[in-house]
Amino acid sequence: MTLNVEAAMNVAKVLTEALPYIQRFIGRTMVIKYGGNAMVDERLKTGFARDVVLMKTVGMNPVVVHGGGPQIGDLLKRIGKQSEFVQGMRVTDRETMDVVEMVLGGQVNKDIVNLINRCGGRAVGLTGKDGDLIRARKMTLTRNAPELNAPEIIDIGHVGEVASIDTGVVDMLVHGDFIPVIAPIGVGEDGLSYNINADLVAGRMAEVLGAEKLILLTNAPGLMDAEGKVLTGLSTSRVNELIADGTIHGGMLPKIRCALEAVQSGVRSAHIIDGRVEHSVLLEVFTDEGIGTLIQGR
Ligand SMILES: Nc1ncnc2c1ncn2[C@@H]1O[C@H](COP(=O)(O)OP(=O)(O)O)[C@@H](O)[C@H]1O
Ligand SMILES: CC(=O)N[C@@H](CCC(=O)OP(=O)(O)O)C(=O)O
Repeated sequence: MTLNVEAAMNVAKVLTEALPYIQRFIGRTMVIKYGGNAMVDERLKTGFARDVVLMKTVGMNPVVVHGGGPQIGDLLKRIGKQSEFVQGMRVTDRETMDVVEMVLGGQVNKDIVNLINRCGGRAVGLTGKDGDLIRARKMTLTRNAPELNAPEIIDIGHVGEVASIDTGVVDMLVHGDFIPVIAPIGVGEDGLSYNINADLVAGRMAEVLGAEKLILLTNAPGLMDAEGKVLTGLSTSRVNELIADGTIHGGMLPKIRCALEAVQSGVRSAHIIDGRVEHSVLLEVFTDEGIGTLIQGR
């Protein structure tokens, strides 16, 4: 009996703690990037979907941008194709682009849409081609080549960066009470498909939608220092130091860069949180402590 009262008091505490956040964030847009590494198992995925539906139910406007890097890697492996990454970007030839489009636009996108709908939400899946949502331009990378006396340009194929976003279709869905679920595929001026890192799409989406928060779910507790301590409240100069000394590398690079860019362009805050923790989105949005790494605009 005592235990039940205690449990009930805990529930009441959590609910009252959530109240000011519900009030503050009503009508605000929350862009949530769901990384492929955070889509670990069915329980976690359902927890994520429930969090998104809860946000919508209490009046926020969640917009999901998803990745699916490991899932693309799995299918490439099955067809006997090796994945290669340069500066965190997947080298994407024509055949790889076909796989990216099948996995992101097909399998992963529809899986998330279905999960959200099974939890009582109304989700609609899009790629950047729908409603001309994401216009891409080819990304060119460079690397230092002292022997050439100039930076060497590296061609990584059908990899894009965001040229522009037309939010028309997203606005229409949000106002119709749907939850948009966006796969990071853009279309170039040449009419071709481009594979875009999902963090880059999420960051720009948050900017153009004037989002309150950009929440990036990944498979680490946040941005960590060399000792594994989660860092938070970082300045741009501290982030640049951590990039220069190699503490931030690989997949964390685009994440942190787009988080910084987003807050410098008006998004109130960006959060890098652990998608392997059940209900991590709710813990971030509805509790005083929040979780993970917080990056705020000045
Ligand atoms: N300083 C850092 N702190 C945390 N993770 C880091 C850091 N530097 C590099 N990483 C790597 O970045 C990974 C997250 O990026 P990525 O694998 O692209 O995930 P996602 O699929 O969620 O986008 C982490 O699993 C970790 O291996
Ligand atoms: C150019 C590039 O690298 N695109 C990514 C797109 C998917 C993605 O970003 O997925 P995660 O968020 O799960 O890493 C890729 O092909 O893996």
